Amino acid sequence: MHDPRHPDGRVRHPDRLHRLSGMFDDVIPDPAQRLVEPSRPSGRELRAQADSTPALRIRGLWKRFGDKVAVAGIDLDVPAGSFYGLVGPNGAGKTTTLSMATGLLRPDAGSLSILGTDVWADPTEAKRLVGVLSDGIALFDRLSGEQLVTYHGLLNGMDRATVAGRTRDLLELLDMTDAGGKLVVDYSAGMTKKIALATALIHAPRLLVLDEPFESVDPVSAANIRDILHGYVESGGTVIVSSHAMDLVQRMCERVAIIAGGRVLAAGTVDEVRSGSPLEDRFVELVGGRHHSRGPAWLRTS
Ligand SMILES: Nc1ncnc2c1ncn2[C@@H]1O[C@H](COP(=O)(O)OP(=O)(O)OP(=O)(O)O)[C@@H](O)[C@H]1O
Repeated sequence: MHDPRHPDGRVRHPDRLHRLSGMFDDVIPDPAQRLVEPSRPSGRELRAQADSTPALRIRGLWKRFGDKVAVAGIDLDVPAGSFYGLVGPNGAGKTTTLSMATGLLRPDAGSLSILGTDVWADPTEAKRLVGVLSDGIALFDRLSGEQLVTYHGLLNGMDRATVAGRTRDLLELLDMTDAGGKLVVDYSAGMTKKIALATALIHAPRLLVLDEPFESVDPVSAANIRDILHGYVESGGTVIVSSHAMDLVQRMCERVAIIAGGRVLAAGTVDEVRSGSPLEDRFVELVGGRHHSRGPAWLRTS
C-alpha cells in the first residue's frame, strides 16, 4: 500500500495536495496570486529573504499586566519559509507574545519585526504581511461566514471581484461551502476556527500566525488544514502555530520554541530541541511541574 509519509516523517495526502496546487489555476491565472500561496513578495521582502531576514524577529520583549509579568525578555528568530511551533504550559505567555508580534497588543519594551518591517513603527505595512488567527478573539458573529471573510478581504483593500473569488475558494478549501450562508454565531467551535482561518488567509499574507488552530477541529478538517499550511510553506510562506498538541507539533513543524514563565527555555529545530526524546517528554522535563500523586482519596473509586 502507498505510504503517505514523507521522508521527513510528516504524513502527506498527495491527492489533496495535488488538488490544492491546481485548484486556483483557472480562478486566478497569475500563479503568484493563488490563494494557498503567499502574495508576491515586495522588493523589500525579496531583499529580506535574500539576506535571510527572519519572518519574525523578537528582541527583548516584555509585557506586564499589573504585578503579573507575562513576557519576561523574549528573544526569538523565526526563519522565513519555516513551519514554526510555539509550545508552553498554560499561562506561559504564548498568546501575549503572539498578540504583540501581530500588532494587537503594545509591548512594554522590546522590538518586533516581520520580514524586516517594524510591527509598531509601521503597523499598516506589518499587518499587510501577516495573517492572524487569534485564540479567543471575538468575531463579528452576526455576519454569515461568507460575509465575514468578504469583510476581511475588503478591509485589506482588495477589490470586490478578487474578494468574491477568494472567499469562494477558501470556503471550498475548508469544506465550508454549505455553511457559508449561516451566521457565525450558529457555528460549532470547529467551524468557527475554520472561518477564522479563512479570514487570516484572504489577503495571502507572507506570515501566518495561528494561535491554537487545531483546537476543537475534527481530525479530517485538521488534516485538511495541515495540508493547506504545508502547501503554503512549500510555496514560500512562513507559519507559526501555538499548540498544546506536542505530537502534532513534532510531526508538523521544522522548528520549535518552548516557552514557560514568559521566557524561552529552548529553541531550534525540532530534533535539536527534543534531543532524541519525544518532544512531549522534553517539554515536561524542561517545564517541570509534573505531579506523580494519584489525587485525593475521595476521588478514587476503589
Ligand atoms: N489581559 C490580561 N490581563 C491580566 N493578565 C493577563 C492578561 N492576558 C494575559 N494575562 C496573564 O499573562 C500570563 C500569560 O498569559 P497568556 O495568555 O499569554 O498565556 P498562554 O501561554 O497563551 O496560555 P494558554 O496556553 O493557557 O492559552 C497569564 O498569567 C495570564 O493570566
